Amino acid sequence: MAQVIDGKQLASQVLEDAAAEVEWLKHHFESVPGLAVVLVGDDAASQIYVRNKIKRAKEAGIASFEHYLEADTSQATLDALIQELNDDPGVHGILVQLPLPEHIDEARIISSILPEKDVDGFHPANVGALSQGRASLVPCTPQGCLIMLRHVHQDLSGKNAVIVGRSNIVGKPMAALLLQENCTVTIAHSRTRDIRKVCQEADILIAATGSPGLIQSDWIKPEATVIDVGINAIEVDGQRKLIGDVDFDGASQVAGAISPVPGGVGPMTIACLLLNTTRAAKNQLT
Ligand SMILES: Nc1nc(=O)c2c([nH]1)NC[C@@H]1CN(c3ccc(C(=O)N[C@@H](CCC(=O)O)C(=O)O)cc3)C=[N+]21
Repeated sequence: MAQVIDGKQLASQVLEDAAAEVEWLKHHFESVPGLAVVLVGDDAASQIYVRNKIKRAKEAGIASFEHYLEADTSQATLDALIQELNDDPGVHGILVQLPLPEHIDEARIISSILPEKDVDGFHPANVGALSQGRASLVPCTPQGCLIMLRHVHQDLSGKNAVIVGRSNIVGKPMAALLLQENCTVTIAHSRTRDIRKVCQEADILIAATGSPGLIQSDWIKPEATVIDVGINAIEVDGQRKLIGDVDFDGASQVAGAISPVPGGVGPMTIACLLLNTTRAAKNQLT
């Protein structure tokens, strides 16, 4: 049986680090890190995530500013809110929950956030910095995955890492981080030929497809480390249930280590968001 990587436990350690940073900022600079969270529309899952983020922020001593906007909010109104948050010295981090409604230009909103307040790491300036291996605000989910991998492996150098999924928020930044760790990185996706065979070569397999249970035990190299980024809500007997992109029961018979869903990458993502917020606040000290 594979080692199960406990995301909740690791996340609580990261949250402790964030809380210690907050204390340091308060004590030495009388600065309280502030995180603004913007949610447009009333998607139920998004509301759960946003509530979790705010709860954890409070626990870490971070001030949170919540902005809930109607689904039919105009681009101009959202633009104006971002400007206001950019100009607010008490706000060190801005998170605009994605996806945004169809009529909003997502790329324009992301680009309008000050890069130093972009705690998601999605601004082109931060994406460019990560791609060039310069220090920056790194997207929270890949950062959390890397902490999980480092928990299992002292050295990732030379390992074959296969990332399934090529999104801007997980797949691509994950590839950049693993390249920095000297992995041999492959990004597989929906058009990849014989994707199962590609995955079978992976010492490290990152599943970020949004396709529930796609990855089966026979895709996995014996003793590989599997990180499941998928968080898919399905209904079983009228009950909401979360499952990952990996068939956990099968995969854990083959893998050396595996992260579960829930209790894996999700809590790590939130913890890294708060760590990014304290980093952003530190960088904004005048
Ligand atoms: N700008 C932006 N940044 C994000 O980081 C972002 C986003 N938009 N949009 C949506 C996704 C999704 N996401 C999750 C974070 C934590 C859990 C999480 O904590 N999940 C718990 C379970 C929570 C539950 O019961 O639903 C777990 O996996 O154990 C899930 C999902 C962040 N996202």
